[in-house]
Amino acid sequence: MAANRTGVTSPRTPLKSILTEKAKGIPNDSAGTVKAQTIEELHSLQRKRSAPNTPLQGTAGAFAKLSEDERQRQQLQSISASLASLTRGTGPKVIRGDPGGGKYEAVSHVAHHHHIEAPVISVSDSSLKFTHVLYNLSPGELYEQALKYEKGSFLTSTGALATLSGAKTGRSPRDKRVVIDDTTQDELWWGKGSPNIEMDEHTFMVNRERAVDYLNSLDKVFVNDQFLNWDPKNRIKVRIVSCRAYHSLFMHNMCIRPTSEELENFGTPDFTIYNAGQFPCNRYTHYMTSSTSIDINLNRKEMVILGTQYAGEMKKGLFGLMHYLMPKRHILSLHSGCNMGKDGDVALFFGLSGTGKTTLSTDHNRFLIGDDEHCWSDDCVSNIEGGCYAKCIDLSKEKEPDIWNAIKFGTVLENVVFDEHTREVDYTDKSVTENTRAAYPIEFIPNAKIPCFCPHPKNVILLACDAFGVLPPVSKLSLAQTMYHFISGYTALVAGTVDGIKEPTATFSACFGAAFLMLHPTTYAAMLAEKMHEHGATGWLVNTGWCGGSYGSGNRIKLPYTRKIINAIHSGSLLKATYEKTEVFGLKIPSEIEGVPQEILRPENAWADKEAYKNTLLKLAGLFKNNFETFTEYKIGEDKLTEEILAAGPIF
Ligand SMILES: Nc1ncnc2c1ncn2[C@@H]1O[C@H](COP(=O)(O)OP(=O)(O)O)[C@@H](O)[C@H]1O
Ligand SMILES: C=C(OP(=O)(O)O)C(=O)O
Ligand SMILES: [Ca+2]
Ligand SMILES: [Mn+2]
Repeated sequence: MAANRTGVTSPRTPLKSILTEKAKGIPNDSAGTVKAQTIEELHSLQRKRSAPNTPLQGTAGAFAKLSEDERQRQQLQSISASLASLTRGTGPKVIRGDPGGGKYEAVSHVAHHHHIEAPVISVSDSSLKFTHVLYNLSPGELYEQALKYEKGSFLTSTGALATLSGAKTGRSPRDKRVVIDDTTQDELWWGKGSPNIEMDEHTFMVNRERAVDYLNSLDKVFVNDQFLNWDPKNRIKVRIVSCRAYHSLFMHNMCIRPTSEELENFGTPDFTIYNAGQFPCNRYTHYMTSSTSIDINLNRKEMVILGTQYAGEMKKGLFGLMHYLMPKRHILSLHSGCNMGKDGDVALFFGLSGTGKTTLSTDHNRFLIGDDEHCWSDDCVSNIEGGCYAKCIDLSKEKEPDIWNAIKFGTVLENVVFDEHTREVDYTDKSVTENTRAAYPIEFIPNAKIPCFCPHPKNVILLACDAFGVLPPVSKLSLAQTMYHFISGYTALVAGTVDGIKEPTATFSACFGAAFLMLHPTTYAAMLAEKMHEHGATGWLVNTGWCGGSYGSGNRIKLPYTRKIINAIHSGSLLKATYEKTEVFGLKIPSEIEGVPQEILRPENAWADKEAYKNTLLKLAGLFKNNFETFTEYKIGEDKLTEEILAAGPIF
């Protein structure tokens, strides 16, 4: 087609025909226009009503014949009963949904029967209003709630939700209280070394009332009904009432997510958390040590959180509950990671916070069972949780690709720092805290084994982060040595995990998690000894801390070396190595491990100053001996085992 002077091609297609004729291949307007007549109508088209989350054809007996509305009404009644103040005799009027809009079903007041005889006040401001309940929201809905209403919530470049936990960025063990009553005063571990600081029932009720009143005074609360423990025979129903979308999403990720059928007859929870963490406790209340209080009442099956928004308090409070309930069922609860090889060999990774449970249990060549909390029953090892809570300080794609890739839509990032424009997270930045965290559903790890339970362990690996740098990178333990080190629970608390810890500090934490134990450590140790003996498991001590010198002069052992050591344990090749005994601790160390520099396997070889090494070794041995004093009067299983265990400690 020739171009004329004006450079326009001719013959020109008359404009009219373009406007009227259907252009080839492009749908005409009628296909590209919405049917709505108003913007409100358009918006209403966008979200279709969810399928009933308790399907009418539900199989569960009692609920099968109930209508969806009746089921929802019963669910709301249960929530109202949970939120009942104990002085006003009724639970609040609860309705589902965001006060920002949408249809609600009101529910009548719920009369409830309370233990405490207290003056019944007929009406209050919080009983006059409705309490809006956002029930088991999806991650998408929770993102919207957080981004819309919670300052400090942001979307990161990989789609995770970045949040701030406020003033507290770690656990507050000094402010944890456990109610002492006729039952618990004899059953629980109290006194020297115990993490359980007592509080009486009345003071618990003071704080419970404060938390419930705070929650009921808000426009809306989040309620999660979920489970703990993948072992179907020992599943625990938990209800978490919280006031932050970030807390609801955190527990959505960290507890087991019920299917709609399982939710159908959820009924009354076995345990309820009232998280009013944004609101301080009254520091003049009896037993309080600050404006933070984390209170557990095992008899009422309730936990109250005031004055801290660190999400880990909920996770660890439930862990404490399992440390109480499971041993009653002869099930051993463990502060451990767990994974399983392709041919079914199972490893447990015990360790205190920051020692490597999450990092080392997340292994591309093995199935992940869980990263932190497990139960060992007569039938299996099962994960207590539905997700992982990884430290993400200095996290890199190269070092930990699976954890890196799990940080995507649905993951909660706690207290991380990111570029304000690109929203890329800088995991090396500790401006908010060293204890930055990622909480994600376990299925975000590609080779997670769902459901999360597996056969009995072949290897029990004790992770010690040795700030003194004198423990060998790996040593094979006798059963008595395994018990000795399990009860000792030596490690160096990594800065930041616990409020107020700034430098790695040598510490002893029984069962590698004393902070969460409810019963005396020897109870758990005796069960561990029995199970390891019964199932022929081998004990190992792995130092994920320093070698070649103490913190400050030596270096932290490289993660790739630790992974090679762990792989040698999994493959069974380390069992075939030749061993030498070290002086003082009498630890059996292998002469060589493929891919690991031989000179680091024997600690003194890695120290330039042999004198300094020997003095440091004896100093640590002394710390072990002093710590173990508190256990010598306890029996662990048969008497014989106790003497053997004492003999398994350092000799100097
Ligand atoms: N040799 C090592 N072995 C294990 N972890 C290491 C090692 N060196 C550094 N780390 C780091 O230590 C941290 C361990 O944290 P994590 O696995 O979450 O501990 P835990 O689950 O026991 O609380 C991770 O940030 C990991 O990258
Ligand atoms: C979150 C905690 O556990 P870990 O660091 O072992 O994951 C904690 O100890 O508070
Ligand atoms: Ca962990
Ligand atoms: Mn832990």
